[in-house]
Amino acid sequence: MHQALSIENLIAGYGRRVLLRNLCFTVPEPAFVAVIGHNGCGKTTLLRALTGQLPYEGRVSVNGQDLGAVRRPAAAGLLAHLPQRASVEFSLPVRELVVMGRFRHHRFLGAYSAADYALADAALARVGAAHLAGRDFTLLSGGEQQLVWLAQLSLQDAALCLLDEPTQQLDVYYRRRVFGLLHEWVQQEGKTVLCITHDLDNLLQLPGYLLNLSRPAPQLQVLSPELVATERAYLESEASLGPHPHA
Ligand SMILES: Nc1ncnc2c1ncn2[C@@H]1O[C@H](COP(=O)(O)OP(=O)(O)OP(=O)(O)O)[C@@H](O)[C@H]1O
Repeated sequence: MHQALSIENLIAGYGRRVLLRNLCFTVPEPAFVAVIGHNGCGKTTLLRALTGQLPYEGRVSVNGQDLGAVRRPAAAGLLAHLPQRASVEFSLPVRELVVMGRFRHHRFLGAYSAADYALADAALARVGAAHLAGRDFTLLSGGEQQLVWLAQLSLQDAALCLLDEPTQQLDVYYRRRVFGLLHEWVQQEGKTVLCITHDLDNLLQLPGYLLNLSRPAPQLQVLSPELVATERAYLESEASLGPHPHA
């Protein structure tokens, strides 16, 4: 059995500004991993490297497959990515946007089938957004749009889901609901979820791991209420901010 995610000596940054130095961690089995840290510590940079948008040194493998050697990891079902800001330039019914999550199962130029649309509707219902199916996506609120993207991502069937602050614009009810949903993806669908978040309160009751990228040598730790309290205290302390190791 391959490890769900393995990161070996990952180095990435922008020119001489190195943000990730020899990052090493292994997620042995499908799991939820919360990535936390101060603004600007390199959380999004990590996702950019994993999605091939930023060159990196080191080795990343998903279910035993070397990510650097796969030309189109999304098309291969290895990873799916929800960036912090995603936009759609033209009017589009929500259902049409969600069904696009089925792109891997879709024939070139063929229409999506009734079964694809049924899956899209079910995905919308799971995020609590069934009522949005017929609405124009571009006219939704920021939080509503976030729920729709999550529904689309859930249809992508990827081994590794990378999410950049998916609950950022959500109200307290939907925040909790989305963390519950991510946990279900792990438990019921065997996905590994790497989720950047500042929402430490919602991590208290979740099983999984925590990676604090503000630590000088970040390591994967098993999530627990005690760990969240320790890492919160660390992030709140002036000492953790400076002198900034990356400046
Ligand atoms: N293209 C770029 N060129 C140079 N520096 C960049 C570039 N993109 C980002 N940075 C810098 O790299 C640092 C890390 O950015 P990153 O987006 O990874 O932070 P983050 O941890 O995700 O922060 P936040 O919590 O605010 O989203 C920031 O200081 C940012 O200004």
